[in-house]
Amino acid sequence: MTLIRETDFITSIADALQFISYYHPRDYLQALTAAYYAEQSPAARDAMAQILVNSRLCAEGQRPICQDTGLVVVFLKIGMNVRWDTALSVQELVDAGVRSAYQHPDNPLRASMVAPPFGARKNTGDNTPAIVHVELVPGAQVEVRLAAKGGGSENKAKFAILNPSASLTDWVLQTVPTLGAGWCPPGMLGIGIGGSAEKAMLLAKESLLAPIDMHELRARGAANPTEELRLELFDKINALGIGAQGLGGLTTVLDVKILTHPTHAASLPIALIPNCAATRHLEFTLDGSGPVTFTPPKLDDWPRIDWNAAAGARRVNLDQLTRADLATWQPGERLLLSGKLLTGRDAAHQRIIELLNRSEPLPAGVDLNNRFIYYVGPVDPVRDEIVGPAGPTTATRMDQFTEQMLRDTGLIGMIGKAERGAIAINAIKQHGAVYLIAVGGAAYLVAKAIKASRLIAFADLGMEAIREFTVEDMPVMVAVDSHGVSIHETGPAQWRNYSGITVT
Ligand SMILES: O=C(O)C[C@H](O)C(=O)O
Repeated sequence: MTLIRETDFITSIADALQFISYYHPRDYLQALTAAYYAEQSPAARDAMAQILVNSRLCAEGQRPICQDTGLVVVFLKIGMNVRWDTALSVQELVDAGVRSAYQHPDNPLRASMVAPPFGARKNTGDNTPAIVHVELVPGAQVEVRLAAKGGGSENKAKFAILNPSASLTDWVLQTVPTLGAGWCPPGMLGIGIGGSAEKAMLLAKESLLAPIDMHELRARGAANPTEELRLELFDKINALGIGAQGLGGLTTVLDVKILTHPTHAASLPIALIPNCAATRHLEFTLDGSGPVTFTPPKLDDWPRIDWNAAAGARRVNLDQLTRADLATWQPGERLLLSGKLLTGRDAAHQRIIELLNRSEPLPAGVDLNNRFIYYVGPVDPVRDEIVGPAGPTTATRMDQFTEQMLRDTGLIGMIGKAERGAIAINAIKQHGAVYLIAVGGAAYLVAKAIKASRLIAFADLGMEAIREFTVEDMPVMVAVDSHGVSIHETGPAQWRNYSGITVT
């Protein structure tokens, strides 16, 4: 009988979450580096370079890879010969570890959980509760597999129950383009096939906890139908041309993972969950001998990428912009922004729209006239930082507000990540505005360009409050120009089937 002490379990969970907040797994780094060197699309290559440079900065500085430090998901296998030295439930133990990790004084992580999930949606303040899955197994150990899953990629989860005769490949190839770029490719796709509705979803999520081994699988060849399907999907998904950040390119997925389970004769359930560039997961075992310690990787594991933000980029002074200037910007053009902008994402937009609808004034300082808004919820700063990691959030969620924001506030541009839908693109075109993207997954790199930060409004929203940032040479790209041309449409169309593999 093994005794698992409360503090050993909590400390191990907390340390693991800290560890994965700033160290990318080695397998991810290797796969992304190989994809970077193979990439032909300049826009996608630039995005991958930023993700790799960001990754090294985070490893060196021990600060989060992404401002979205994730929803904590834990899979536990608890040996039936384990006894616990605690009065807490397993959920409470995990949550204590999450609380301790997310409130770490040297590396505080962003609290993203809100409760209840609809209505007030108040931030719980410490990123609890975690999502915990427990399995009782023979043995006297506790196996822990945990992940910090980004909200943007979680939002793109899909599920269907197909006819038993349907083609799984067709469903995946029809579904992946509908995910857009909000899941921050390149990353992994987790696929669960079989079981029941909830089992397929769990399998998809669990499959993402395995290391990337597509290269090894290709080298040794498929040993079973599941591996054959992995290889087929990997090639065909990449042939779709979606590319890094949806900009068009050769690599959309670094691996495709599949787990299966027997299912009912009438059914073929399939679940698909993408994992973003901020791939964060770890597994460890508690055997009663104390907390687990995690060995830091060698910095040599990180490639030295020669990325020059200024090469070929247009410098823009945000404080002296006119709509005529915006009209000269080309889709795909790289810009370095300097000057002042305001921040605001989901909750702040909702409040602004409610005020506008009631014809009430916006809070003092929320003057968007001739300004850009940056869709961001940053991590809190530590030491001499102005702001913690501060990468973009998915702009598509703000599409519904765009027309009114442009019409009623004098806003001239937006910065976020991923594609805009037709409703937002039409509004951008109609108002001669623009939409720019920063790289999702390069949050610490982006934060280095923020030279001052001032809280302006809605402090109760925490990371979702409105701030004024003063930026210097913030790297962005024109994603929708003032004529409504979107790089997320032209890019993937250009790179589709480029590899020689044809997807119809
Ligand atoms: O919450 C965020 O900061 C980003 C979110 O994960 C997203 O990808 O939209």
